[in-house]
Amino acid sequence: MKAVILAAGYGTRMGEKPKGLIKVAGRELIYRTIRNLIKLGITEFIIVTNEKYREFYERFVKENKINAKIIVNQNPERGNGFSLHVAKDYVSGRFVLVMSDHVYEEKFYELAINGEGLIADRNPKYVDVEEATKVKIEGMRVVEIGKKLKEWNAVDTGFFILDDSIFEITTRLVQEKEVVELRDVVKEAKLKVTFVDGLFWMDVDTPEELKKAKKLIVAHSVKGVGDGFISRYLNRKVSTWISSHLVDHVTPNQMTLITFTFGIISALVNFVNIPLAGILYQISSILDGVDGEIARARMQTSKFGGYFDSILDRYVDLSFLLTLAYVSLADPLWWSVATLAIFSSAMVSYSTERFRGAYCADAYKVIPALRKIPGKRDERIFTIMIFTLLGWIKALFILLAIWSTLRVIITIYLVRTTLFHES
Ligand SMILES: Nc1ccn([C@@H]2O[C@H](COP(=O)(O)OP(=O)(O)OP(=O)(O)O)[C@@H](O)[C@H]2O)c(=O)n1
Ligand SMILES: O=P([O-])([O-])O[C@@H]1[C@@H](O)[C@H](O)[C@@H](O)[C@H](O)[C@@H]1O
Ligand SMILES: [Mg+2]
Repeated sequence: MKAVILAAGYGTRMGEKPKGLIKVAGRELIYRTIRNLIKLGITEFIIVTNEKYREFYERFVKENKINAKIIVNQNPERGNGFSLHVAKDYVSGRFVLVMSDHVYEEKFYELAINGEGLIADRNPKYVDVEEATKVKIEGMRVVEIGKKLKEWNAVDTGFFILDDSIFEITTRLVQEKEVVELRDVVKEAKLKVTFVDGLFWMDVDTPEELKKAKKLIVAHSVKGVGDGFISRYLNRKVSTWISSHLVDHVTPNQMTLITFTFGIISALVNFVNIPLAGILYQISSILDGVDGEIARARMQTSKFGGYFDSILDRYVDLSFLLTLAYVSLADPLWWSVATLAIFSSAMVSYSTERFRGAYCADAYKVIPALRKIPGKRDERIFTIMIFTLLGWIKALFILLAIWSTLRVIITIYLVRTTLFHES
């Protein structure tokens, strides 16, 4: 299947810019759309632009090695329905039609691609409904469409699954009218509707919407699965705020190194001030979420990134507990407790990472019960901070030794019982 991307508008509300090429969270709007569609099997793109922006799109396509044909709407003043008409000879059968200035979350694409006609949202959470194109639907077909509709049941998402019979309608409309908007085509075709409700998607028309899109893209780049309690309710709130400020300037791997450095510094601060070290360690745990958020928001996730990050985390944890033990414990018996605490902390991660190696899957996805057991890194670090603030260092090492060891034992038990049928 091919996809037609309409990009012939002048982007006047954005200060005359080819909107599709504006970077949001480090990636062009149109790059995001194309990458998501490629993942779902779209192999060829038809980008309709205007004469003024043609060379920008040509350069973009070449630089990113995208299999796309750039075609020019010589009369963009005739509306975006006319831009669709210009693509007439370049597609056949079923195709995707999408605007160059919309962003959608991954899940949206997965559902929309199997739909038919206009993809409409009955529960638009992120667009300004006043400004949005609304549709009135009867019997799963559009009967009215417009920005000023009084009675409506859903919002036009700017995403369509059409077939080439639509060009019979555009051909007629361009003969009859000077300006043909997409909504004219939708209405005339009485397009079928598929609902994809309540997911993140939005239209980027103004600089304010651009800012909003950036924030929302970062907010939707949280991994989620495998996050502990502290991560979910505290760390992510702060890390997404940091990510939205850094996403345009820092690469994921740079961020991994920054976080690592910060973590090692927190460990060294144990020599000077233990409660302060605990606080810095907790901050490093918040920062630890940033690299992944930036990577997903910038569409730069890599296997290496995750691998590298998880190794550096182990060194930070080791350094922190080791320096803490060094400055607080003298007795060999206490050192044995500390050694068990340090080793088991690493084993918690090892037990889930090793699962990935053995079963080629994410332990938290395969064994949901694992998510409920406390003791993930974010929870351990937060607890460590609290105990350092209270000055309960010995109690901390006893707790960590028991808690982490138990968690490893429970992990093994759950893997064994959940995947018992496997050899
Ligand atoms: N004659 C036109 C007008 C718009 N579009 C495309 O249709 C989408 C939605 O249009 P809109 O948001 O109005 O974009 P612009 O016309 O570029 O913006 P503005 O109204 O601010 O000039 C955009 O991807 C735009 O490039 C198009 O292909 N042809
Ligand atoms: O005009 P505008 O508000 O920028 O954007 C409109 C969108 O609301 C709609 O989803 C799309 O199908 C329209 O053709 C047009 O893109
Ligand atoms: Mg728009």
